Amino acid sequence: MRRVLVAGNWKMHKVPSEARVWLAELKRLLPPLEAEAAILPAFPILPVAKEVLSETQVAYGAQDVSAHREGAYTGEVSARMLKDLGCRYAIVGHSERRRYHHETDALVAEKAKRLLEEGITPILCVGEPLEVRERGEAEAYTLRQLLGSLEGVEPEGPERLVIAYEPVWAIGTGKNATPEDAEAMHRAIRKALSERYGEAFASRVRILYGGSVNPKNFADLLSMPNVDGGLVGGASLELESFLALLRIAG
Ligand SMILES: O=C(CO)COP(=O)(O)O
Repeated sequence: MRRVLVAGNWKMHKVPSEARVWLAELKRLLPPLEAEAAILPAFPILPVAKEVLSETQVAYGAQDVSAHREGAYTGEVSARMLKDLGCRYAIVGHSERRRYHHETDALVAEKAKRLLEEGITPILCVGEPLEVRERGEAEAYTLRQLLGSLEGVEPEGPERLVIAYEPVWAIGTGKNATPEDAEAMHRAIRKALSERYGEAFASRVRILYGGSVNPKNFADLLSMPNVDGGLVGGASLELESFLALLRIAG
């Protein structure tokens, strides 16, 4: 009942001309899918994604959005701009934004609200750094981050919210969480969502796992009952491995 989502976070990789060739190839080679595929490239690639992916089953979206609606905010990109470019999704609260740009839970919540106002589904990232896991506080930390980032966030329905659990120590390190550890955290996240939004809502929210997902470990992660897809960095950059992930998702 929850449609699997495989979302490629391209981070600051590829230029628009490279992306155009890559996306056209994806369109050509795409197998029929029950799962949903999405590409989340850097802002300058979004017009290319709109051109190439419109009328395909591949969704696309952004990696961030401004907390402001409009105005004198040099360098910012609004949710309305993303809407105009046809974005279905946007990431908020990625650990790289939290770490390098000092984004707080309160700011992340504002960003999620701006997206929802425009009908864009936030992919809200949470997850603990290594020292927190080693202290045995991973769950408390992640749930605090989750609820703080959802303060005042009221999606119209469960399909309007996606959560991504991305343990910071697993990102770009080749060290993924075990399927069992991921499942335990996803279960805890769903329980917290259930207390926040009610059980019927929480049972339909997709919770993705992110952190060194690749074609070798994806099937085991996806076999867990509360893992509803992947937010994929490195393995989404090569067409072959992204297609392999889509085939595994089915
Ligand atoms: O940060 C991630 C996706 O948002 C994960 O990146 P990697 O898949 O490269 O570990």
